[in-house]
Amino acid sequence: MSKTLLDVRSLSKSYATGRGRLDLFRELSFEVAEGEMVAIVGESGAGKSSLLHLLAALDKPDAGEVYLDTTRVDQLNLREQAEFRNRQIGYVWQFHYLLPEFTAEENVAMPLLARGTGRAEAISAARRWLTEVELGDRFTHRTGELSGGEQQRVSLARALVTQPRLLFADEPTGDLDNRTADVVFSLIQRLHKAHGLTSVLVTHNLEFAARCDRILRLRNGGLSQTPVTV
Ligand SMILES: Nc1ncnc2c1ncn2[C@@H]1O[C@H](COP(=O)(O)OP(=O)(O)OP(=O)(O)O)[C@@H](O)[C@H]1O
Repeated sequence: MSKTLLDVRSLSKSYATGRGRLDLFRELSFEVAEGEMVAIVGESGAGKSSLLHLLAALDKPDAGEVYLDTTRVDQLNLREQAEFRNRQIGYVWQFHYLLPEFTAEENVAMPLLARGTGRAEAISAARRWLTEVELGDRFTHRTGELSGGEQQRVSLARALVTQPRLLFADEPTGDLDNRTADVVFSLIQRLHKAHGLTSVLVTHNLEFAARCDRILRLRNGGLSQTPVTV
C-alpha cells in the first residue's frame, strides 16, 4: 500500500453571494496516495475548481483540514501559501495563463526564477521539460504564436519544471479540440507514469477520467468514489 500524500478531512466550503450563502460542499474527506492519478468529475458548478483551489493553497476552506504529507495546507499564511505553491505544487489551468510576449523557455523558467534559481540553470531546466513535452523545437518561440495544444504543453512543462510533489490540472484539455485534447491528456498520463508523479485532475471528459486510477465525483455537496475498472 502506497503512502498517503494528500489527506483531506471534513472539508467544507461556502461562498457569500449577493443572493445569500452558497454551500458548495460539506465535510468532504478523501486521500490521495503517492503515485496515484485521480480524476475529479461532477456537473458544472458542483465545486470542482473550488476544491482544487483549496488543495493547492489558492483559497481557504470554511472548516476541515488539508495535509500534504506533514504540511497543514489550510493553515498557511499568504507568504507560506506562495512558497508552498512554488515548492510543492504544479498547476495547469484550463486557459494556460502563459505570458504571450515571452518565449516558451522563458515562461517555463519563470517558477524557477521566482525562487531565485540563476537564469542559465533555469533556462536549461526549462529546455529539458520542453523536450519532455515534445516541444524541443520551440524553445524560443513566443507562446502567443503557438497553437492551443502547444500552449497547454508549455504550461504543463511550467507546472513540472519545479519537480512538484503534486500535479493539479483543472480542465487541462477543456479548451482544446478532441484530437488535441487526447494528445495533451496522453502526455500528462505518460509523464505521470514516467516521473512517478501524484496527480489530481478535474475533467468533464469521462473517457479521460476512466483512464485515471480513481474517480472522485462531486454531487450535491458530497463526494462518491469510484474505482476505475475498465
Ligand atoms: N469566489 C466566488 N464567490 C462566489 N461564488 C463563487 C466563487 N467561486 C465560485 N463560485 C460559485 O461556486 C460554484 C462552484 O464553482 P466551481 O468553479 O468550483 O465549479 P466547477 O464544478 O468547477 O464548475 P465548472 O465545471 O463549470 O468549471 C459556482 O456556482 C460558482 O458560481
